[in-house]
Amino acid sequence: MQLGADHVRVRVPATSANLGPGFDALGLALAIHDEVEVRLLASADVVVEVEGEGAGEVPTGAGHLVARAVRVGLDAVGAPITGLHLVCRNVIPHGRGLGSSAAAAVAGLVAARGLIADPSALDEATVLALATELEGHPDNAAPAILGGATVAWTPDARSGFSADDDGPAPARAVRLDVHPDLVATVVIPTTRLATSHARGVLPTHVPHADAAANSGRAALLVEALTRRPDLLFDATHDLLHQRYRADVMPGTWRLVDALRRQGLAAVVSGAGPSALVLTTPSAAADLDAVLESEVDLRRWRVERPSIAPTGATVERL
Ligand SMILES: Nc1ncnc2c1ncn2[C@@H]1O[C@H](COP(=O)(O)OP(=O)(O)OP(=O)(O)O)[C@@H](O)[C@H]1O
Ligand SMILES: N[C@@H](CCO)C(=O)O
Repeated sequence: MQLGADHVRVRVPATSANLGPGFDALGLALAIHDEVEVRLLASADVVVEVEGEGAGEVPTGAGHLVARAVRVGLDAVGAPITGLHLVCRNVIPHGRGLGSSAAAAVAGLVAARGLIADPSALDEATVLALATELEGHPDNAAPAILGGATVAWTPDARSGFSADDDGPAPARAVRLDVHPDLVATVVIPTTRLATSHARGVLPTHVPHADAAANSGRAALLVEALTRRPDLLFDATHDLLHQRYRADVMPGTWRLVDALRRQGLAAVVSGAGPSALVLTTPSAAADLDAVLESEVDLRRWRVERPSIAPTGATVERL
């Protein structure tokens, strides 16, 4: 594959995964965007400038996640691997359960799409498969690519192989049109929690009754997100991951519990420690009153981004 451009700009949304019972499967795109410019260099150097979130913390060379993902994308289609100059303007907070790492992986892969002569070689399905390999699970990558809400899955994920055993099965996803009344409120703490840590505290087995109840709620959540926001409270009840993570995010656990006691559809956003509350516009006023009494604004901030209808976009410059 030849290269077709040498300078592109990508925008990619934040995402909230799980949405309660949809562990590693459901996700929602939020209109908080990172922007990355990628320019090809004649030399083999990788130079990364970072503004905003992660500045002074993330690597500024070939180990930078966006740079790695650009190269994974180019490599996947047999395009020449060149030096890169990246300018990252980051707004999505890191390590808060708002999909920053998936956004970085998707941004790099979608930048690669913009750089190659035939962008269709890195279509949405291919980008999802590659991003899932980088991330380990598809639930943030899917809405970062498709926008709206998504249901992602990996065929025969337990074995890691597809039915004909021809290698690991790529992740797949479908996009849902979110009900226009859905309002997403994120409550973001100043503290961070690495996803790897939050995954490390999960049990290897759960009671069958919990798994059964969770399946029903996850199915109901698809209906609640798309057609019946009045069902959001029941539909966001989770038994698979949140309570097992309470000890590594006690403040989040308390906040989610307090909000749910008021009948609000609060969940841990992704692997935490942010909380996500899904309401309709009329209930958002009730939520504000509860947040006023429950949230210490020295340690948390509240944002109400719109649902991002589209996922990552790339333009040639
Ligand atoms: N824009 C970025 N550029 C480079 N590295 C990033 C970027 N965003 C995230 N990372 C890397 O990923 C880490 C955060 O990933 P992690 O999976 O722990 O949290 P998250 O993606 O923000 O949350 P979650 O997966 O629960 O939604 C950062 O500490 C950083 O190393
Ligand atoms: N499903 C993932 C989302 C975080 O990337 C988890 O909860 O660990």
